[in-house]
Amino acid sequence: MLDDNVVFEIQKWKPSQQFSYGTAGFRAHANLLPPVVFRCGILAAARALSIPCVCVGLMITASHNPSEDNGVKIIEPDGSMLSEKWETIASKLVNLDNPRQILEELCVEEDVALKNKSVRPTVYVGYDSRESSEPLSRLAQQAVKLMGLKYKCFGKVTTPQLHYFVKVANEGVQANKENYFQRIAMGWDTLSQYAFTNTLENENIFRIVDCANGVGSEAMQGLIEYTKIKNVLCVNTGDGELNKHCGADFIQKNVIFPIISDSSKIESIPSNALVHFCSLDGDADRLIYFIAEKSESDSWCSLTGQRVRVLEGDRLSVLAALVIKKFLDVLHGGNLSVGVIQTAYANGASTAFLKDLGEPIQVECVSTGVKHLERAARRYDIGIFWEANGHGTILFSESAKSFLREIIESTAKHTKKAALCLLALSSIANQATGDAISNFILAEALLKVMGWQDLTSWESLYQDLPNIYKALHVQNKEIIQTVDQERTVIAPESVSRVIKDLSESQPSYRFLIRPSGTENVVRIYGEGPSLQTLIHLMQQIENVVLQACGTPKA
Ligand SMILES: CC(=O)N[C@H]1[C@@H](OP(=O)(O)O)O[C@H](CO)[C@@H](O)[C@@H]1O
Repeated sequence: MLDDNVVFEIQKWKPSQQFSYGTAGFRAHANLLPPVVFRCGILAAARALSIPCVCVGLMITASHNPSEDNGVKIIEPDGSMLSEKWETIASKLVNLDNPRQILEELCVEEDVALKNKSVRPTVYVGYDSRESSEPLSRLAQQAVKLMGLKYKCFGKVTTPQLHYFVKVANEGVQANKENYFQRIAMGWDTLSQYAFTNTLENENIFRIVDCANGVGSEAMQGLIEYTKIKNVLCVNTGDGELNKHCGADFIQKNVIFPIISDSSKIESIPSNALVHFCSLDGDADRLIYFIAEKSESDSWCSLTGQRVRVLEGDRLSVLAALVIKKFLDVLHGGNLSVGVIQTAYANGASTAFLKDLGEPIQVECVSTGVKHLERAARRYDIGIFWEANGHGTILFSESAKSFLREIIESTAKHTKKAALCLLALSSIANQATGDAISNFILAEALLKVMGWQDLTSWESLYQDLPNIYKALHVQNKEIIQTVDQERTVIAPESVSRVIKDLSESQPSYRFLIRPSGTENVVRIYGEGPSLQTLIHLMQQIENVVLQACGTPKA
């Protein structure tokens, strides 16, 4: 039976508008969120009670959104994102005037014993660096308590750290930052012992990490301390505004050099240094590398706003696939299946490159949204997934890890080394979700395994096809309907006809038109051999989309 007091309390927290739980959880201006977060606290507790588990997670963040926004996401006991079934429940629970009915249904259907369950799971809570985050997290904690459960607050953490904590706690391992960093450092040490082509740290490489003025800057300090990686300079560590003209999403979408609020930290880098530039996003789940060139007399900050060459998430997939194939070739494959999962935003040149790698690499395209990539990746022994925006990881199945351990225990020296190195990759790569902090070490390690000191070796593996991406603000994005992993528009007729005609008359170009799942925009993307032609074709697409969906009222 539901406690009347619980229902009464929940009813008091009613959002002023409708919300929908998507890949990014609930996200909006922070002022709108207190009721949403309170009800999410109830939801997290209900989820924890509905399955045998040690804990579930609740993270307060709006990732790469502006600092005045915020959001809330629930993490499943295995460290993955909330299941689709519970996404629907989340939307209902948050929006209903009277949530009694849905809570009663949960009690029955999901066997939520609410206050009567004997084993009490815990809700792990974390939050990012936004001003509104800590107060919002307190509301969530209050709601968890109301449901009769305990919470454990980790304070400021990155989203992937909280995913990791939830996963390992449910596996019986102590969840804390020390353990998180130790695992990464262990993998880095193994690779440096067995796989780095140049074991001496090249003093001439400088790694500059733009932390987007977010929670990732603290995590980067931990990473540097535990791995002892040299020459890492963190900028945008909190002096400037969160995600404003900096960070992974800004770089990937605008392809320009960020504002660096504390550029004095990097001005003394020797002019002949090889620089690896990369950006985290606000909650450190995305990582984007980029190449910026300057003359000797220029200062780094003079590059702000200048075009850079971005190495999108696809490049991380390619680098990972190359190295994994190299190690697996030593083991003669071992019948392990290796999948690389992309979305339709992956540059066609990366897809072609990956397909050319051949056995055992298989390439798959799924719908946008990291949950789709993650689920597909889990179907392989080794699943490599990255979105173009820099969110991704490498997942190793339990059977792949057991296979590697057997080799380590029983075989000759060179195969043993290859197996140790693959296991090291599984120790670095976050096995719960895409993680910019561990991916930074992963990328640096993979580059060292390939023997590449300069990012241009990585860049020159293939040339990206010219492409154009735009987010169109419209009145009604929902009238755009797609099939085939969003690659074909089926409605409205006018848009689908224009795309069909263009694709027929220009077969070497492809277009992706879809309503965003997280913002009120229609995203249009096109790629093909000539930028000039593409500009012209994309203009036609933009016109027909705006006509069909309506331009927003001023
Ligand atoms: C083009 C793009 O970057 N889309 C992003 C964005 O989704 P949209 O549905 O496109 O708004 O946010 C998702 C959640 O963070 C992320 O998974 C996805 O890749």
